[in-house]
Amino acid sequence: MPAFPFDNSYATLPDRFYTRLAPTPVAEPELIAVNEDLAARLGITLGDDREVLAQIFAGNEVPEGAAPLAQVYAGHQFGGWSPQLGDGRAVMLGEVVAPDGARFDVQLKGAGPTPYSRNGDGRAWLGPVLREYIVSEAMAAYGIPTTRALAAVSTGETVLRERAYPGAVLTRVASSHIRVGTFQFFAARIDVEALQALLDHTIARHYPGAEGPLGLLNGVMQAQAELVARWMGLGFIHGVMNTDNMALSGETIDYGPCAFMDTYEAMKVFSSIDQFGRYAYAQQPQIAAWNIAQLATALLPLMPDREAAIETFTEAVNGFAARFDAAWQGVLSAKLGLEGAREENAALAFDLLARMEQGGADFTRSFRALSGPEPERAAEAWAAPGPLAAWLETWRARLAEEGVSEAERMARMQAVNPALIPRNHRVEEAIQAAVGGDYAPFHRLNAALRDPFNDRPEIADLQAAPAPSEAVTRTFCGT
Ligand SMILES: Nc1ncnc2c1ncn2[C@@H]1O[C@H](COP(=O)(O)OP(=O)(O)OP(=O)(O)O)[C@@H](O)[C@H]1O
Repeated sequence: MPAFPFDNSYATLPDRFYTRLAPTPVAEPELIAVNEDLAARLGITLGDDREVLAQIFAGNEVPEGAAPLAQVYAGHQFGGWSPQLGDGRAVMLGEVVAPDGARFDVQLKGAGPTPYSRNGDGRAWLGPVLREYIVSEAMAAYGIPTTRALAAVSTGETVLRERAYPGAVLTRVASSHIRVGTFQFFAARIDVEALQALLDHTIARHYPGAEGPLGLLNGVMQAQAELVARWMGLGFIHGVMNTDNMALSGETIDYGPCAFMDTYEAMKVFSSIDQFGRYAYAQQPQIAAWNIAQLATALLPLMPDREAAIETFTEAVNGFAARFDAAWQGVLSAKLGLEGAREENAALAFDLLARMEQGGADFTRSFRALSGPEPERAAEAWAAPGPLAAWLETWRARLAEEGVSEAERMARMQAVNPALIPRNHRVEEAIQAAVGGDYAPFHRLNAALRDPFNDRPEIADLQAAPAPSEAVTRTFCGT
């Protein structure tokens, strides 16, 4: 029998933080995938009965020690205030404490209606479940803070969206599901007691030692500055950075309309609902700062002297840009095999990015080519290769200045510039095949993404940039 090392702390918060309820059972659960490595890391014993696992990860059977609940939150969605959100289709089974003492939420996404479902059906279809599985696990393989995918099951039920699709449930693991929107929910009600409890809980869980609201704010700012810089280093566009999708833990959460860019374009947008490009690639740091400002506002009721706090918090939030710049400079330097968060290295990278944009360069392939033995040929695959010679010369000079040998340059760069990303057209292909009953492309893509920094001839097709006819330029929340 599967066994989970549950120890539920969120459930000890006052009951206005959640609604206790069990997942709604589904008709015919079948296990699509279970992440054995992650289960081992969490101290979960799976056993080898796939049918039992399907029952558990579909929500048909609640494992021993679970305290299932749906969390309440609020949030700004595309800048507009939604006072009442919450887990509308997710049920947290409980928290597990891993053998190393780390604490994680285990949540079923697509587990049926909750009091926060509004008009939704509480369900998910196969597409978004597989997308989140693939992309969140890829992020983990890159070493980026992220929620993880423990399992995916099909439900044997139909979910109605723009048409009928097979239903599915994702088991998501997160170091917590506390969002900026969780704080906003209680701040909007001026529920100071709840805010204080949430502050204490969040600090204990994620920022031990942080002092009060300002300590938390600074911790979250640093985590988000680093996170967004790391996303951008991979050409990742989150796509829906609403305040309910910003986790206090600093993990990437909600893989709805996200995408990795193929061709580099600073203002690239994939999400079909992001009409005005609010969440475009290069907008992400500004949006993170905006979200942080909402967190600061939500923390204000905890401050005895409101006027003084507004001043302190404003100054702190204004510091986000410098935190981000430092993180971004570090990421860019590393991508070029250079050291440290140095402005001149970042300037060199900006120059390269401008040339890439003009040349219609594939983001991932270009950096990978620069990481190889013949960086001089990096621009050859660009749609409109411009002259790169002068740039290469300056770059080589910088490397020489830092005393980076050729072998060291390649080793460093190949460890941060991936050979493989979950390209949109490949993710779509895997989803389409799965809808038709063939999970092989999903499993192949997943397996390949476990080792994303090594070139292998057998995955050349997955590594390649899409031909113009293959490129997927739009993603849909398609919940
Ligand atoms: N099918 C659905 N039924 C009920 N509620 C839903 C459904 N889809 C989304 N929601 C709710 O709408 C809100 C916004 O949705 P969003 O797509 O950002 O979240 P999500 O992907 O469901 O969850 P998360 O942010 O936890 O990854 C959330 O409160 C979510 O629970």
